Amino acid sequence: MIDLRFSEAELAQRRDHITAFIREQVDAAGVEEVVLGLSGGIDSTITAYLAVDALGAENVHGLVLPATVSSGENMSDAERVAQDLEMSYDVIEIEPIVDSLLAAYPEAEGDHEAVGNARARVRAVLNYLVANHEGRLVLGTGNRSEAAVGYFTKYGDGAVDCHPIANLYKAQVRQLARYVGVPDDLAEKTPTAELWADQTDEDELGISYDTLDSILATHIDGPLSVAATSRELEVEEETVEEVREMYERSAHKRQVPPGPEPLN
Ligand SMILES: Nc1ncnc2c1ncn2[C@@H]1O[C@H](COP(=O)(O)OP(=O)(O)OC[C@H]2O[C@@H]([n+]3cccc(C(=O)O)c3)[C@H](O)[C@@H]2O)[C@@H](O)[C@H]1O
Ligand SMILES: Nc1ncnc2c1ncn2[C@@H]1O[C@H](COP(=O)(O)OP(=O)(O)OP(=O)(O)O)[C@@H](O)[C@H]1O
Ligand SMILES: [Mg+2]
Repeated sequence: MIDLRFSEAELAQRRDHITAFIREQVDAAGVEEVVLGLSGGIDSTITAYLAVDALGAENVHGLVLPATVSSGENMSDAERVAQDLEMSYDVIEIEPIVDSLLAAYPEAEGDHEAVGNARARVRAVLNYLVANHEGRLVLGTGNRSEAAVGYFTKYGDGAVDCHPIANLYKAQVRQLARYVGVPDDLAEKTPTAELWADQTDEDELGISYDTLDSILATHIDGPLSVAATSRELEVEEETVEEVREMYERSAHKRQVPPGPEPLN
């Protein structure tokens, strides 16, 4: 695998680049404050740390949005992040909202993927309810590894105003997180979307983040062919092809929805 870690100087540069980006986004929108979902996972945790660095704790609001499938540990970690950063937050249980969707459309009951994605979309609705009401931007938490393979819910956790950590591979998220002061136990947590019980990213994706990050950096975002990537990383060509397929299949999630060409 390739070593994607930053040097000390690069860590400081990355932090400054992202905090400047957050300030620019807020300024350009003519607002002062942001809101983001806090899951207790590393992506939302680092984004909260960087947002507080950029804007001050008084301008960052967290939403902790437990579902029945959320672990108590993750939800208490999410609250710990907000408390450690001295930012305001609300805890809102989302399952009654999800239940009302299923009461309206019971056909989806038991379809854990459809219902899981609905959980992510209910969270997006709540983020925007707060953003509209309080004049805030919604901060996204998507990183490069997830975005490249479409590992997010379209118009769920993907429905945000900007993604400050969009350029970081997962390993780099962990490294920068420690650098900006995220406690080790949070930086080292097993990534999970928690859209259904016992879900983990690596199980569902069928690949470890270390391998995924290396293939993305070498082949999808880098210059090497499938065969050269396979040799360079000592992974099967089939694995590189699978990542390429996930990347291509999810292109629609990274684009503005298209319409027909205009006719004169
Ligand atoms: N070619 C195409 N062109 C245009 N649109 C296309 C399309 N193919 C599907 N679609 C549309 O996209 C929909 C499928 O996309 P989507 O609804 O996102 O659903 P889908 O990609 O099937 O599922 C979301 C995936 O992201 C994972 N996830 C979600 C949320 C958070 C996290 C996390 O890491 O925390 C991970 C989740 O576990 C699952 O694996 C289809 O129902 C269809 O409406
Ligand atoms: N229970 C939750 N409460 C509030 N927001 C949530 C919750 N679950 C998910 N989210 C939002 O959806 C985003 C996407 O989830 P994702 O799992 O990719 O990130 P994460 O939990 O921060 O980190 P990791 O990928 O390591 O688990 C989160 O960063 C967070 O903003
Ligand atoms: Mg998570």
